[in-house]
Amino acid sequence: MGPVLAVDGLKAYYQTRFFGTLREVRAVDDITLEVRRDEIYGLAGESSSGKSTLIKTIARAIRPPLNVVAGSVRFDFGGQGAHDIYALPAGELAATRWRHLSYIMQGSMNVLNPVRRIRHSFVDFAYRHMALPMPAFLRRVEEHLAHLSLQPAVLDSYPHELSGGMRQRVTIALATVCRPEFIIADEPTTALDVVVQKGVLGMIRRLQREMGSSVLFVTHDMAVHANLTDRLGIMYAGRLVEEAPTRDLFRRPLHPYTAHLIRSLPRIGDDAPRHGLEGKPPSLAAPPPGCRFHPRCPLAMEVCRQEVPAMRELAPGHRVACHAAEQGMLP
Ligand SMILES: Nc1ncnc2c1ncn2[C@@H]1O[C@H](COP(=O)(O)OP(=O)(O)OP(=O)(O)O)[C@@H](O)[C@H]1O
Repeated sequence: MGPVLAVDGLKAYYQTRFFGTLREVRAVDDITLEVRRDEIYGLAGESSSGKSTLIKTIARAIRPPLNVVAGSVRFDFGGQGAHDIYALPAGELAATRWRHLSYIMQGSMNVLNPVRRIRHSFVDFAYRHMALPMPAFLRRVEEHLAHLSLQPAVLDSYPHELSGGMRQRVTIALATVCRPEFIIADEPTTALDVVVQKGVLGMIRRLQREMGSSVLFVTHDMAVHANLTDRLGIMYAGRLVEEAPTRDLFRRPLHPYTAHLIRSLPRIGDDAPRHGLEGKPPSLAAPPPGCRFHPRCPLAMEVCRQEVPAMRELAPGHRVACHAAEQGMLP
């Protein structure tokens, strides 16, 4: 079977007009990647690198001024053929959400209606997909909650009555009750303290394994990726610059930016000072020519200032977009 998700040459820009002049923020600029069945694919990169824009575009959860200007996003949930999510009629798209494609967001309050009991959120999002009479549906929800060590009593609670960690567990229950094939998780643990975070990550991993689903997991936190994801893509300034099995990427990063991200991770017993990168990420309204990382790159050469490096597979399953890596220079 092919991949569940195939993104090809995707470009999504924020386009605004100011006195007749078009301004484009190229937040997703020519991204190609695949997410396979039964894997957790991580997406990393610093703030403003375009991670959220990419996943919103993948989920077709975009509105102006963000527009898709090129490329495609194809899902093949059941292995029966891929469909471009942008070609789906509205009714089919709605039938796909929660049932086949679900979303775990950073702020659980975005999903849970603050003025209604949790039960209503389950009914609103999941009931129509289950083809069960209401009592059987609610029993199924309770079983699913129990499986995730949540008391059925949470169904009678209002979101504000639950702790942040508990709310996030409820949103994960909501996102998984229909056993979707594909789950997008956008910084789901960023607002939580470390112990709660560990519990939530363990829950996502366990559910993913049990259901055999695919998860696209987005966070800037490389330590989380090291512990959770199977493969990892690194974004820089709207582009994917490296992708590999997570273990390979940590052992032997090929892109200088990835090497920097890994070096910045704190290590127990290592008191050596951490050196930040010089400079700032570029403006995505006027990115530098050539490789977008070249103004900050310790290995930058003339070619990097002129030519956009293509993504090339330099080791099995390990792709990188870097002129220096192509010439065998290790970061
Ligand atoms: N509505 C908008 N109009 C114009 N530009 C936008 C808009 N929303 C986001 N951007 C720009 O798009 C770029 C990518 O932002 P995005 O939120 O996707 O990055 P991110 O990697 O998810 O960052 P973070 O981790 O901080 O959420 C940024 O330069 C941001 O300023």
